Amino acid sequence: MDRGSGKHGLAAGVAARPSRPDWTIDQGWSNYTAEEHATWRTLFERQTALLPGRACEAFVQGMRALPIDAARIPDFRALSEVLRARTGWQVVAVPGLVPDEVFFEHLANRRFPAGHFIRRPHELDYLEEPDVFHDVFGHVPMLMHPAIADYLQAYGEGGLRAQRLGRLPMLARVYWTTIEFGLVREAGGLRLYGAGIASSRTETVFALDDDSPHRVAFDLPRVMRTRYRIDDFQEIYFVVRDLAELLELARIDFAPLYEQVAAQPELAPGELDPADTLLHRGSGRYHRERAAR
Ligand SMILES: C[C@H](O)[C@H](O)C1=Nc2c(nc(N)[nH]c2=O)NC1
Ligand SMILES: [Fe+3]
Repeated sequence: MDRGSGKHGLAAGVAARPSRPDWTIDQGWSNYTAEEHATWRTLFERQTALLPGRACEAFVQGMRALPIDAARIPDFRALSEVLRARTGWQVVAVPGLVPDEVFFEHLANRRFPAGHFIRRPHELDYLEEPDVFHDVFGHVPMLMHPAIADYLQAYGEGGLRAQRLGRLPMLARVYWTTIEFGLVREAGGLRLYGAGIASSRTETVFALDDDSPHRVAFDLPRVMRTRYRIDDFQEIYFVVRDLAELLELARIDFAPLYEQVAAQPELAPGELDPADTLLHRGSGRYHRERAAR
């Protein structure tokens, strides 16, 4: 079942430790089988058919400018050549989930760790760990945008600090509700920029078209207090005014905020706060029905 949310970092087991201390490996592009390239083509074609009118402009432009197409699993070296020239980022291969500090260290140095493996043909809609389709199709196009490029580097730096302060869960919630499951307002309406949505067939439709979830204006301390689901669609999608709002976040010192937020009660994944700016009050039908099963 395609639950875009899929496990990311915190819950799922970290991959077996490879030889290099930074957990990177060679992508080994020439070792991909015809079946693996065929899986990529299937995922790419069905997702690109869904994205028009749903993906934000930066995602569309980023995808168009990168060597990413249906024919084959992208070569990280070719991706990095284009990315470096635009925002100084590069894509490095990893065997799967890496420890938090390794992940942050890479992001802080504008290296995006991408899983090199691709899901099997019989699990097209189920993702245990972020694979090459999630990481390259979902995340890399947004790295072409200067605001996201700066924001993700700041997240890496902030992650190392949050770990020292013992506040990682609060920061991970900011990452989850933006880089993984974020929506943005555009002239034509709400659009997706989160990789977890962009790489999921069913969540792309659920996050933007379904009446069930709430859609709430992004608010930093509110998000830091809000627990999230990793096992199913999100109950609330947070919406930024524009991508520049993320750049503002990158410039904020989170340390005092962690203390302020720690003194307040947490919010459940689908719980509305009276102070929320509600863009869409969801019916909650989907999660109610799921819970009733
Ligand atoms: C909080 C942090 O963002 C999260 O726990 C992690 N995410 C990832 C990770 N490793 C990989 N490869 N991909 C992720 O998205 N390690 C840790
Ligand atoms: Fe991801």
